[in-house]
Amino acid sequence: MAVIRVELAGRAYDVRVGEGLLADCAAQCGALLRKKDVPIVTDANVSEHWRETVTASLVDAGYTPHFLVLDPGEAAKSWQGLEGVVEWLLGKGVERGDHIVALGGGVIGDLTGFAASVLKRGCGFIQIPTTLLAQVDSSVGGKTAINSKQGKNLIGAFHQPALVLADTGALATLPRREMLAGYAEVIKYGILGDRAFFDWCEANGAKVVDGDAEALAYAVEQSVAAKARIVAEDERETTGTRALLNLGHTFGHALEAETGFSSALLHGEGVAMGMVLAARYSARIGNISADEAARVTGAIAASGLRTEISALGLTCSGKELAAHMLHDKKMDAGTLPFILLNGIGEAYLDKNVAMDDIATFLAQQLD
Ligand SMILES: NC(=O)c1ccc[n+]([C@@H]2O[C@H](COP(=O)([O-])OP(=O)(O)OC[C@H]3O[C@@H](n4cnc5c(N)ncnc54)[C@H](O)[C@@H]3O)[C@@H](O)[C@H]2O)c1
Ligand SMILES: O=C(O)C(=O)C[C@@H](O)[C@H](O)[C@H](O)COP(=O)(O)O
Ligand SMILES: [Zn+2]
Repeated sequence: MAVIRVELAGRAYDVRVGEGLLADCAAQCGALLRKKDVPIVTDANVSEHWRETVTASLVDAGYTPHFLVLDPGEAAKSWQGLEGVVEWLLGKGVERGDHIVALGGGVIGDLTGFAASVLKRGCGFIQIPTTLLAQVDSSVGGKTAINSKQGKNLIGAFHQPALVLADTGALATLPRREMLAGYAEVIKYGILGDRAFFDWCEANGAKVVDGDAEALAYAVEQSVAAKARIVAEDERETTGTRALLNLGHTFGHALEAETGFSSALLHGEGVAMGMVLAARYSARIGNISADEAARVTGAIAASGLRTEISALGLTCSGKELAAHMLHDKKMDAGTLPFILLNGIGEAYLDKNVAMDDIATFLAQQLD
């Protein structure tokens, strides 16, 4: 097992990465579970595959798990979804000093984490991520949120978990499409800040997506270490460092909004296309060569992820797609900073991007 510490003053925590952590979850959580009854929020797919394993570990250790099983999918990240989780937790008598368990992908983690942040003005929670995306990204760093009709993650809080248990063995039951979506956030770390990791991804991406144990462990550990470093430096996205984790997301969230936050386009799929757009836009304004943008596109395509927004069959204009971006949380005094590239592994925050030009660029890409 690898242990990566997220060094945050007063609320530092471990991210443990390894196989078999679900079967050992009671011992791993230890004193964080201070009562016999353990509230666990999950979804139906995760419950089908992993509920028994988690239950056995907890029951053997003398606990009684209580599961709230939600319908899978992004729609759970809504006011209604939040109300359901919060009322259920209140009904279970959860106290501030208790820890709720989020067992699932990024949807369950974001929703449960947000519920924990508002429950009795904030109670504890433990992330047990079961998708590649959640293990490499969403379970770490404390961004929690639900979506609004106006856009992605617009209602939320920074609320750090007390512990993250990333059992790479849990990925054995994850559908290939979800592995691919998670891989987008893996290669993101290379593209934004680590050229050597990008090169490794180019050579080993297929192994990661195929579930090769060694490659997976390396990809998860490197990704978590990168995220932990960035979060420790800029927990609340105030200095510009953490904003780099948003590479591909301004474009990606707009695509998710345009496709109705539906299974038509998964978050990671939107991010993959968004990173291609960020690379091409960086080439358009002369930061990088067309060859470098093509290299980013090629590495993403080689894993099996789609790269072309023209294939999405969207009927909107470039201007309409760009309009979604005006809800982005990075908006500052009417200006939207973009995460662009000065090279592969060299992302930066550009505050001088003209939205008219983005709309023109998107119109070309949609064609
Ligand atoms: N908070 C953050 O920092 C952060 C970072 C990245 C993404 N996100 C958010 O995460 C969400 C996407 O997360 P996701 O990709 O994990 O999606 P998800 O939570 O919807 O999970 C994907 C699918 O996999 C299923 N599943 C989960 N684990 C499984 C397993 N082990 N075996 C079989 N099926 C399993 C789920 O039921 C679901 O159908 C988005 O809402 C995105 O905005 C948040
Ligand atoms: O942790 C971060 O910071 C990220 O930006 C990680 C992203 O992968 C993630 O999708 C995040 O939820 C997007 O942040 P948002 O602030 O644009 O909602
Ligand atoms: Zn993301």
